[in-house]
Amino acid sequence: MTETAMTATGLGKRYGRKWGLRNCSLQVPAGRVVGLVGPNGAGKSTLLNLMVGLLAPTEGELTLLGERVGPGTVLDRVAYLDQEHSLYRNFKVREMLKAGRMLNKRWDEQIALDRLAELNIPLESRIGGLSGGQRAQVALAVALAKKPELLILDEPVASLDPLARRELMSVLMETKADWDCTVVLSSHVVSELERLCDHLIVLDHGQVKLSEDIDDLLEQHHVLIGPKGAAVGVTGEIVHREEREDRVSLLVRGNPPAAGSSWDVQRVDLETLVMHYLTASAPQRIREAAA
Ligand SMILES: Nc1ncnc2c1ncn2[C@@H]1O[C@H](COP(=O)(O)OP(=O)(O)OP(=O)(O)O)[C@@H](O)[C@H]1O
Repeated sequence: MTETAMTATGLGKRYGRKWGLRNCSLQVPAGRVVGLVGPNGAGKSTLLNLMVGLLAPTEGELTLLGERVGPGTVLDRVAYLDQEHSLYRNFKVREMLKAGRMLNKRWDEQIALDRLAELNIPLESRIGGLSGGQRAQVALAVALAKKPELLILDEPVASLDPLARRELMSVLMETKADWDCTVVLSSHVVSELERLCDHLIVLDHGQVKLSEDIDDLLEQHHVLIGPKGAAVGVTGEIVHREEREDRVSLLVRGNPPAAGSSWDVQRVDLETLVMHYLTASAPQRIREAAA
């Protein structure tokens, strides 16, 4: 397996006069489970479509698993599950497997058969007659039978009820536990990704705001709450600042201030961190003596 699953360099996609994604540069190590988040119109689907060759970049470069994206190249090693779960509703489950077998060189039908048996999904069922959750599971089984080194899922749980969401997420977690691949999945809901992902990409207005391992992000960020005007006492960046009466709350990237300072130091959860990055203008380097 290559060490880097994905490298984007100055990647951009323009639709007419509007950029859907711009100046996107990032690197994702292989083996990670990557959460791709951002508000509506942030550029998530654009990035995923560039990754699976459904769109061509207007500028920049994209390399997956060490190869430039293009027909007959790395795409044989990539499986993609879109929001509609890429299934033909008139097909039976058995026919979906046959289509997969005919279209994929690396196809391993037993992987799909085992998963479908575990989930009690009969091969003779028509796709259109299955529940949304079952359809998602069939699509995932088909994707896994391709033995992908990179599995890409565009909002896989968006159309599912809470139970089906939980089931699909747990199948994904099991899969990852015994599967040596990189997974990239997009979502609007950060809390849903926290348990599953170990790397996070945050997009906003077509720009990359963050692309880092989640453990590093959580370790390096702190919320400081203290009196307005107090010296911050850390080197790093103020990502977000909020004032309430005579108190100020800062999201800071850097080491926390020494014990005994006037700041109450709190850990930050992933959802709060992402929200602050999305609402913040560019982070300010801490230069000032006082907050
Ligand atoms: N085919 C298209 N033609 C014109 N503009 C487009 C097209 N596809 C996307 N865009 C624009 O590009 C930007 C990024 O869209 P994209 O669908 O990638 O965002 P997203 O993060 O996936 O959004 P959502 O969460 O709503 O699915 C948006 O401003 C969108 O309007």
